[in-house]
Amino acid sequence: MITTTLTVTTSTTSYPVIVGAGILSNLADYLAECALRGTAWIVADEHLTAIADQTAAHLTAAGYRVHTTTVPSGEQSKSFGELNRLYDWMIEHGIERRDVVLALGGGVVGDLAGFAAATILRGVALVQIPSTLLAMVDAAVGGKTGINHPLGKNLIGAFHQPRLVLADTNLLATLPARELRAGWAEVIKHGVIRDAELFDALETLAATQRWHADNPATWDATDPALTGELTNIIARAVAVKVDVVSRDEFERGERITLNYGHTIGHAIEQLLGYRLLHGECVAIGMDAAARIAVALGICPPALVERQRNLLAAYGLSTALPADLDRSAILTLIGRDKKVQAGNVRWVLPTAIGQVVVRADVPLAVVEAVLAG
Ligand SMILES: NC(=O)c1ccc[n+]([C@@H]2O[C@H](COP(=O)([O-])OP(=O)(O)OC[C@H]3O[C@@H](n4cnc5c(N)ncnc54)[C@H](O)[C@@H]3O)[C@@H](O)[C@H]2O)c1
Ligand SMILES: O=C(O)C(=O)C[C@@H](O)[C@H](O)[C@H](O)COP(=O)(O)O
Ligand SMILES: [Zn+2]
Repeated sequence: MITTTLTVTTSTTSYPVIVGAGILSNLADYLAECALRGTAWIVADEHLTAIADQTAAHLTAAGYRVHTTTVPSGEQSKSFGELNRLYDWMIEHGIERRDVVLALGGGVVGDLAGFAAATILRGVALVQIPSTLLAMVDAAVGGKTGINHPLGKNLIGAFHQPRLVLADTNLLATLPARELRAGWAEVIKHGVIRDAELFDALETLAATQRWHADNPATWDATDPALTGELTNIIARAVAVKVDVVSRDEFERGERITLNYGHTIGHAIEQLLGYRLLHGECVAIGMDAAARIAVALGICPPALVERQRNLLAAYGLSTALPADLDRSAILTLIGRDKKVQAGNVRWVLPTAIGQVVVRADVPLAVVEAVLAG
């Protein structure tokens, strides 16, 4: 079994992020290595009940007490209602401080169960077991947890670092193609913000034309060479997140760059009632941010084309939905978590692999970009 182990090391904690095919079958050993021996509380996405049952049986056989619950799939589960249900379940079944919450699912379950772990009994241990490409390269790492508020995305939450992240790439075999494509958006984001070689590798991979012909960015899981290449790319994309979080756990500086594409992306997600996926909205937001950078004269127009072509090669559209109310986007951008002293702080590319943060983008420039 080939695995890559990266380590997040911050001023407050250090934990392994392990990427590999089939590693979930060794979960009990990994937990023991991290000194996690309390009752395991598995919070699983409803589409992963079979994996949750197997995981529970594996941990029980290894001597763990286990409780399991499932969460309805979709962004609507990042809600007070679902959070309260988890609290009720944990309290009724007697959760203790030394226990561990295992979040088995995509970013929705990771954010929700992570926030429950951050707050129940003032915080218990958390293990992230991401099951989507997006969660493997991004959401499961770095400790941002939370839920949505009716007035905005991710507005209620906490930083709560996991003790372990296990990204078993075998779980991707059942992921729907649209979800896979949405995950590529955050992979490409990591290339644009910090890793030009990752961006090049993504271009090369797309050019090899080994995708399923009618389903871009999905591949034949029985092609071992391609699967190995993809695992390397996933590990490289995770490394960007690991590095950034290790230097800036609480988003006091550099971590804001991970928000590239999210200023407009989050606004679109919310305005469309989460009809488009997070990664799909981030792709649109990345294109808009790059066009803002071009309008400011800090980015070559060719970057917009290159980024657009790569996003398209991974099945991602960059067109703003026509029915979206542009002024409503501007209102929501004003509530972004990156706003400081009333100014939106934009993450803007200057070259592939490099971004800057600018708080002086004229409203007229944003309006022009949103207009088309
Ligand atoms: N905390 C962070 O740092 C961070 C980073 C990026 C995104 N996010 C959040 O993550 C969320 C998006 O996460 P996501 O893209 O993983 O979506 P998701 O969690 O909604 O999962 C996508 C869909 O795939 C299904 N699914 C998950 N794994 C599966 C599998 N292995 N096989 C079959 N079906 C499976 C789910 O049921 C769901 O329908 C958003 O809420 C976003 O805000 C958080
Ligand atoms: O980890 C981070 O930091 C990120 O910004 C990663 C993003 O991909 C992710 O969507 C995050 O949840 C956005 O954070 P928010 O603070 O803007 O809600
Ligand atoms: Zn994101």
